[in-house]
Amino acid sequence: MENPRECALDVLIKVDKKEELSHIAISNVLEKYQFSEKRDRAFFTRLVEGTLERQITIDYVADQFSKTKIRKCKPLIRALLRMGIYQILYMDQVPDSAACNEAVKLAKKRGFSRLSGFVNGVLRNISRKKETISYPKKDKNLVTYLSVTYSIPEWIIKFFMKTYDDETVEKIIESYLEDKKTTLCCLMSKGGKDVIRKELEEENVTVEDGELIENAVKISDYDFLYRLRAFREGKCYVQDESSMLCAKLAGAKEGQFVMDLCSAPGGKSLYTADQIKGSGQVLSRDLTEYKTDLIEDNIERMGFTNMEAEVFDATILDEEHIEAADVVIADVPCSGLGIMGKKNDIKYHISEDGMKDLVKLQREILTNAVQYVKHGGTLIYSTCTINPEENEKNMQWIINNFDYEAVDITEELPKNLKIETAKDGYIQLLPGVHPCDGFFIAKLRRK
Ligand SMILES: C[S@@+](CC[C@H](N)C(=O)[O-])C[C@H]1O[C@@H](n2cnc3c(N)ncnc32)[C@H](O)[C@@H]1O
Repeated sequence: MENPRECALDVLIKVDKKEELSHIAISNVLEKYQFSEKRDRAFFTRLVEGTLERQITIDYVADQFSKTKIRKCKPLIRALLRMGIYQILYMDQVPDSAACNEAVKLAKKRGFSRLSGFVNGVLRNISRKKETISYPKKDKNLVTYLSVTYSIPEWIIKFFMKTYDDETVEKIIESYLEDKKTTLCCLMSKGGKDVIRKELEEENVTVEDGELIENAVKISDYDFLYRLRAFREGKCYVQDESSMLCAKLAGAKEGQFVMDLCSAPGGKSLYTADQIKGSGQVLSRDLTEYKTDLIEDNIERMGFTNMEAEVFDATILDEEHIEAADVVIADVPCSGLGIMGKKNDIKYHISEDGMKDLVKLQREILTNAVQYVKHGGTLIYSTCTINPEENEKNMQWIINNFDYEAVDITEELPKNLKIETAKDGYIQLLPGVHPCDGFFIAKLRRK
């Protein structure tokens, strides 16, 4: 990686123009430069992720120091300013002079010599006055304060406030900014947590126990997952504990047939295939070949023989599988408000209209999903969002329109997870409140 700042600049421009999602753009660069210095790779990743994560705060600051509003700047200049401000405000180890000089050099290198003085002026001014920048006051306008402080669009904050009190909303959005460790699911069939933990520690990875699921670990101090032997050899894979809990609640038993309708990259299917110990069959579907390739990569890495990937559009009824499955998992496409801390694009892409369209799509998928379950079998409906319309209302819609009843899951939850609604068959996990992503899980039984 010759110049991590230039790589970051390119990714930020692409993401700003909505040409690519940030996690894909970042992982493409990291893959291209997988043998570059660990320090450069880490700097690049932090700069892109941090700039996107703090974009609303950064734009608020930029607009105080520039006559031209940041939204009106040319994309390259906007990206340069944003990443320059991020370094000045949030990267203590980077001298402000380096952040300014490098931004000026990049402006000139990319044909914007005339604007390099503007970039220099704005960044140096912010650097000089950073201790006295004025931010919105909590007691004057709570929504604007929360939006600028935690870099979350105002409409999302107002949307959360319809369901939760102000304090809970602040806890949720504050959690999106917390440092995230990578959570791994350790496969029981590959030795389980203790064996895998030892292997990871031998490679100097810092490993902590998960908080909800017995075979979960949280890791830090590593560079590239594929460099870790346990990961390469398919003994573990990345999965948040909320998703592990979802697959665990599906409760598949040895020998059973499980359909996972929207399954890429295959997390819940992998958990299930491991749980049924090589017996039975897990059919993992997704919409495109690109997606099922991701599932296939995982199947190959884990060496599972009881799991199969297939391209199948879940909105189309598959007559051949009516009443065929003991367990159906419908982990549907959703607005993703529960994982905004991990996927920075979500907060800039999703809209209230978009969420309404998603409810329609979810119901189309569910109309088919309910038909694949055997009588007495289980349907898991889940999303990684915090939106009653996509979650509780859809669950109720299933119960009102099909021959399903909610299953009391109180006893199936981890001991340290007490959620009142579990007796009614569902839980809404909230980041900042529960030790995992924001996630909704409903368990239903076909009568
Ligand atoms: C929440 S993600 C699934 C995550 C996955 N269950 C896991 O645990 O790794 C939703 C998935 O739905 C897929 N999807 C979207 N529309 C679909 C459709 N009409 N049919 C099947 N899959 C669809 C997306 O490609 C995406 O991979």
